[in-house]
Amino acid sequence: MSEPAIRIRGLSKTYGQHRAVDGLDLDVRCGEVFALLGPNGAGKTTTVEVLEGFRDRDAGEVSVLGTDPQGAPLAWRERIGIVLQSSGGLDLLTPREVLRTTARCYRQPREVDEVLTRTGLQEKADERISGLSGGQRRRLDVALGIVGRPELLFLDEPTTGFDPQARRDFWGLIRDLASDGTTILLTTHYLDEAEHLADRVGVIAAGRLLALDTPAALGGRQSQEATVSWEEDGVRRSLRTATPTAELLALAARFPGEVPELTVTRPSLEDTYLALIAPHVSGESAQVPA
Ligand SMILES: Nc1ncnc2c1ncn2[C@@H]1O[C@H](COP(=O)(O)OP(=O)(O)OP(=O)(O)O)[C@@H](O)[C@H]1O
Repeated sequence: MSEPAIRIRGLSKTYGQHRAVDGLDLDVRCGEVFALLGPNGAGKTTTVEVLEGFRDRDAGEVSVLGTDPQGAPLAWRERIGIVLQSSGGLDLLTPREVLRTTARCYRQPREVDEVLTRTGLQEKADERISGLSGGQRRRLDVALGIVGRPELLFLDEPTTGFDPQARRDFWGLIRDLASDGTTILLTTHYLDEAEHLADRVGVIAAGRLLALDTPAALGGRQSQEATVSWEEDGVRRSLRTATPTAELLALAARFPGEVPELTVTRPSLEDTYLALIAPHVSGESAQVPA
């Protein structure tokens, strides 16, 4: 198997007495879309900032595209793209101007017009950034992250503030980038986003990895009981079962035609995620022992 794009072993980071990341081990494979999930304060941004080389770690080994990000050379920085939680400034310039200027910093940038089109900013390309809506500014953040043609793209809560259509468009862009071979590490609080985009998800809380799997299999979702629901005599009925097909056959035999309001559901990614983090949401990150 090839070297992972990101390799983390025993990563720890403490702010004062506050342990934000607590012995994290994680690999992100080359070419995969990986979603890092976790409640507020779980340590996602701290982890991503260490990987981006913006934050020094206290302990552990980290390799990003084969290089330790702590003190990595400029040539390494050119191979990664970063979309932070929020960026600002540059209000008097236009998206085209900032993209052109940023593109000049890279050896093999994408065409600025291609990036404007892919991020849905063509119509705003020559307007001042101060006149863009919140969602359009976020698209510009994404555009700036991909203009350098990165091998590895970090996206920190990329679709916050997007309307539903813009989110769908963005998901299409991420899938395109992934099929071009870009490795993508994304943090998000939207479970549907992780389900749509991620090959694998990692759930962290209090700086520790709680679960790691495909969205479909996380927390044993595939093998959990299904809920079969229907309406009978004007009353909503439901039962949980490990054999939903047998229940459907029994219902089909009881009703002459369609079974009224029939649904079969399994725990959603959100149900599974909430169950995983439940023991961790009331407490904050671990305190460093005295
Ligand atoms: N610069 C800092 N100084 C002190 N404490 C910090 C600093 N940055 C983060 N923390 C603390 O470290 C913990 C982890 O923060 P982090 O931003 O990594 O979490 P997160 O998972 O990204 O949260 P969110 O989902 O809210 O963005 C939090 O308790 C936070 O308050």
